[in-house]
Order: sequence, then C-alpha cells, then structure tokens
Amino acid sequence: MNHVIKANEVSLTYNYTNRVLKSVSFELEGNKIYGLLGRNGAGKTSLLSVLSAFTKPSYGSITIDGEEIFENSKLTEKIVFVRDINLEVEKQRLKKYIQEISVFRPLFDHKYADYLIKRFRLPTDQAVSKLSRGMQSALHVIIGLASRAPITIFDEAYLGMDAPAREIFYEEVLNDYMEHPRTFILSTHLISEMESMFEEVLIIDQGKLILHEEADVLRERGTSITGSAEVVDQFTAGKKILKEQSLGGTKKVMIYEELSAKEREHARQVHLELGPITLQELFIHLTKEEE
Ligand SMILES: Nc1ncnc2c1ncn2[C@@H]1O[C@H](COP(=O)(O)OP(=O)(O)OP(=O)(O)O)[C@@H](O)[C@H]1O
Repeated sequence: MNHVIKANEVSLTYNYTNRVLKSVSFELEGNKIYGLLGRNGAGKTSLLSVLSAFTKPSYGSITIDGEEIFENSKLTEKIVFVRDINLEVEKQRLKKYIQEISVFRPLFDHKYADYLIKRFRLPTDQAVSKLSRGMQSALHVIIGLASRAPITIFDEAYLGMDAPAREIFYEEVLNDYMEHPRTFILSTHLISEMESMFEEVLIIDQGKLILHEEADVLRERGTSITGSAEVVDQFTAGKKILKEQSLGGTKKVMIYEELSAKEREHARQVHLELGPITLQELFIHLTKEEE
C-alpha cells in the first residue's frame, strides 16, 4: 500500500542553539526510490531520524497519510530506519540476533534474510560483535530489506562495505523494490554509484532543502555546452550557470536549465557540443561554498 509522507516546516535544534534543520517541507507520494543527498553535516541523519520518528522536531511535523507520526506506534511500525549502529556489545550469534529483531517487524521475511546472509557471505557461527565493519553494515542492510517495511530508510547503509558488497546492496534494493513495491529513502555520498537508482532526489544543504526533483528532470536540465568561448558566452547568456572552464579559445559551461528543441537546434548550427552532466556534478555545484 502506498503511503504519502509529508514534512511540514520541520526544524530541529540541538542544545537550544544548533539549528540543524531549517523549515524543511516536502511531500513524497510514495512507492518510489528517493535519494537524499547532502554534504557532511548537512542534516541528512537528523532529517531521517525525524522522518522515522526517532527524534521529535523542535518545530513542524511529519505526517504519513495525514497523521502525525511522532509517538504513533501504528505508523512507526510501518517504518524501518537502517543506520550505522555499533554492534560491539552484541554477543548474540547472527541468526539469533535477526530472530530477536524480527519480532518487532510484522512483515519480516526470514527466507529472504537467509538468502541475503548467503549472498553477503556472512558467517552465521560468530557473535555479531565479531563481524567485520563491512559485514556489520551488510547485517543492517539484511534486516532493513527483509523487514519489508512499507517505508524503508537507509542512512548511508553501505559504510565499510567493499565494492562487490555495495553492488549486491544496490541490486537487492532494486530487485526487492520491483517484487514488493514500497518507499525507499536512501541517503548517500556515493552519488555516481547510486544515482541511476533514484526516481526522485532531495538535496539538503546546511539544514535547508535546496532541491526536490524527479531524477529524469534533473538529468534533462543539466547540460554541458562546449565550443568557441564567444559563441558559448552568447548561447549561455542569462542562463543559470553552474561552472565555467576555459582552455585557450575553447570554453565549457555547465548550465542547469532545460533547453528547448529550438535552442538545441541553434546550438548545433553554431557548432556547440551539448552533453549531459551527472547528478554528482550538479550536486557539487549546487552545494559548493559561496566564494
Ligand atoms: N546529537 C547531536 N547533538 C548535537 N548536535 C548534533 C547531534 N547530531 C548531529 N548534530 C549536528 O547536526 C548537524 C547535522 O548532522 P547530521 O548527522 O544530521 O548530518 P549528515 O548530513 O548526516 O552528515 P554526514 O554526511 O557527515 O553523516 C551537524 O552539525 C552535527 O554536528
């Protein structure tokens, strides 16, 4: 079932002075894979923590299907929030640990968890505390996926995983999403690895939501334009320029603005080369420090 998540002017202040979320509002219609991007300290974990009702916002609210989620167990059982919890003191063996956690997850699929344990090659005969850093992350991912919660939130869940393990994580999110459509919200720094998974992207910068857009629209809007400097300048005058690079008489400019068919045709006629820009490039330029 689809659930609409709404953030209504959410602000969060730590220790009375440190305002880490600043009036964040958005609506997620659900049954999609959302990417939450932001630089270190931007407020991603804080926002996800509020979204999953672990933290009460200092101002504003989060609702699911119109109902406030904080201290609402009927709604919070629909959410799984996977983050980097230290398992150093966890003396249980893997299967027992999963067994105990699954009691609180009404839709937990044990067969799928067993399959994932094999896929990630996790040893079942060791105490959880003895698992390596990447294996502990894989365990969190297994619990997150096998919980089949209608709203599944992964906060940089790949930390410590090597490239093959991250690949398994991405594949399993996509496969399981196809088979059991639900809402995924994934925060990440590894934009180039994960961008093709996202249907919508939210970018948070210094506690503010600076962008919420469909990934396809972002891909269409971001364009690089290369050619003779004078022609490039004429073509891009008045457009939202993200970055300029010059080499001799040649210039490359990245813009964030959709070009009409007429503009594209004009670019071709004046020998300008148009190319896509990646979400990573867009992210870097939208969140860079003011000079
Ligand atoms: N429990 C806390 N008490 C006080 N300040 C906190 C607390 N948790 C986070 N902060 C501060 O809130 C801000 C946002 O932190 P948050 O962890 O949400 O960012 P993030 O985007 O997830 O960062 P990263 O990508 O580095 O994990 C930071 O300035 C951080 O120092």
